[in-house]
Amino acid sequence: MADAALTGRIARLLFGAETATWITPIMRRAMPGALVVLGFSLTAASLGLALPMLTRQVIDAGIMAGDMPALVFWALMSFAVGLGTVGLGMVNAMLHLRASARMLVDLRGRLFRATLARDPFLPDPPLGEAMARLDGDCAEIQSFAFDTVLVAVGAVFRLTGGIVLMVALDWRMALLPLLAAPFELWFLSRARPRTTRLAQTVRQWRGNLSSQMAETVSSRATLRGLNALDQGEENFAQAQQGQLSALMQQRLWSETVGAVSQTITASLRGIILLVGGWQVIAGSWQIGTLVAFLAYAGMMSGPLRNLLGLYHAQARAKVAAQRLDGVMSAQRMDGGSPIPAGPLVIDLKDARADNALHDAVSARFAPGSKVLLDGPSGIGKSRLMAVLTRDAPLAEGSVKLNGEPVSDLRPTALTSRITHLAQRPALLRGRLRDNLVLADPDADDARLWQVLDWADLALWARGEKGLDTVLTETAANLSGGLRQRVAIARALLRPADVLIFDEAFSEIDDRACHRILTAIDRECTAVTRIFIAHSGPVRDGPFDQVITLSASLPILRNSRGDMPYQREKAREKAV
Ligand SMILES: Nc1ncnc2c1ncn2[C@@H]1O[C@H](COP(=O)(O)OP(=O)(O)OP(=O)(O)O)[C@@H](O)[C@H]1O
Repeated sequence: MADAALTGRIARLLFGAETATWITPIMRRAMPGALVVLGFSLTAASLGLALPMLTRQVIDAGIMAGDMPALVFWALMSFAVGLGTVGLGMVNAMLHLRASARMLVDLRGRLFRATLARDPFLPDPPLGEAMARLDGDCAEIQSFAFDTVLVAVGAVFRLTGGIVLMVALDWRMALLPLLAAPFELWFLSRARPRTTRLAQTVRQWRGNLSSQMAETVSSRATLRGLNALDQGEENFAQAQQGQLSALMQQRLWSETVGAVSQTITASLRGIILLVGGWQVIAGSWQIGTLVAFLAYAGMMSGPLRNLLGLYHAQARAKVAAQRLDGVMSAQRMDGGSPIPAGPLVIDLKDARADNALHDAVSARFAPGSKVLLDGPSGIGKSRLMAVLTRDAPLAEGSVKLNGEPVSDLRPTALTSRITHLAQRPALLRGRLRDNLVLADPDADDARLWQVLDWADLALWARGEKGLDTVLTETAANLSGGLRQRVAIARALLRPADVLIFDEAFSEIDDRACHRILTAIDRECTAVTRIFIAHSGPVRDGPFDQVITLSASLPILRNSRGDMPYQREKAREKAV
């Protein structure tokens, strides 16, 4: 419990309160690995600190005293300690990589889950932007969270050790490095806001570039058809240029900040050389002491720079953390009550989904009924159906399942009973089997072949490699009609109470449509079947109910599916 509170405090200090709420458990899991790495690095640092003292012994007790056995002894000691430092460094590097990579896996896994669970009521960011956050921003804050503690503790240890040993050599000279610290701190705090601004710009450009890349590559066929590949390339080049110049500015700034620290260190070395050299000439210092003192002053510049650099690294990490806060806070928890028992009855009362254009609609879908949901293109049919699975919010009215408002019901409870075959269902890269079992992981081969048969796909699949037929990304190697039929087969695999076919047959030929519809009517009599279609055999019915969405105001939008009779109807309504 105590370590949880401590980790929470460290997380708040590093990233602020909002990020700490979700990153603390991740940092806690990473803590044991980090402590092992810390133990090793402190041991290596102790050995490193001993080296200048040993060099001093080699020079003063061996060379200057003309003592050969002492020279050999101290030289061998130096060599052994040097070797030990190298060995420890190697082991430590491997331990560090393992522990750090584990934390990255943990962090990215958490963010990936949050990305998948994004609230469907919120607008989606471009795909590339989501990927940039998962990839770049995660790596940024992981390396900061993991390395900060290590670097800070290691740096404090080396600084303290170095100062103690310098004081042991000459306490007055040891004051010199300390005098420079306030100036350095003042400069770094003045410089920090610019570091934050530049980090924001770099991260935004990274998101832009990824979005540009993802969108252009996925639409290359369309761009090719439009002879617009050059335009796609040009947009990409602009995004690259933007990212490049943002990175250059950031680098120039971090070099400038680093240069100020280095200039201070170089001045200190110069002063030590001058004053120390004068001490040697005056006979109050031995040459070995000066060499050791210089070595310590040099060794301290690293940790000092690390400590001060962390202050700016934190500014950059906070920018990434805020972008990830956006991902975490946008996720939707699977909260709500279960659907009341009994066959599923859907009640719409004066309902209209957000952004839909139709007049409010009231209807009741009885269990096992077959319904046609009709209306002109863009009026809000898909959105109304999306309300049933809490994928779209209601603008007005109510939608109830077995008497309970949908908004109070658990999303996974809804999707386990309602299958909404949306207009552009996704098929994933992999085998036909992999795509089907997404709907029911326990389905055996016989069941898979059964739904393939219902979706009029069995013959095609047998001609290919059966359930092992390979689908490329987005199933681009299948025809439009085949893609739709695979999606239908997958939807039929789910033991649903309600099946919504939203333009799910639009690319399938009429004869195949008839066969599939006959199979659905035969096999799913107990299932409520809701069809949305602008044309084709799907509209032939018979239906238990036809619900037509209409608007009192004219709908100016039009699309491929906007049939003449629908335009006519819309015109009538408008009059
Ligand atoms: N995810 C979304 N977020 C916000 N608005 C949306 C979303 N999807 C669609 N819309 C908007 O909601 C309105 C209704 O769209 P919807 O897809 O429900 O129409 P539709 O009647 O199914 O049309 P079509 O027959 O052309 O598919 C449109 O104005 C559309 O721009």
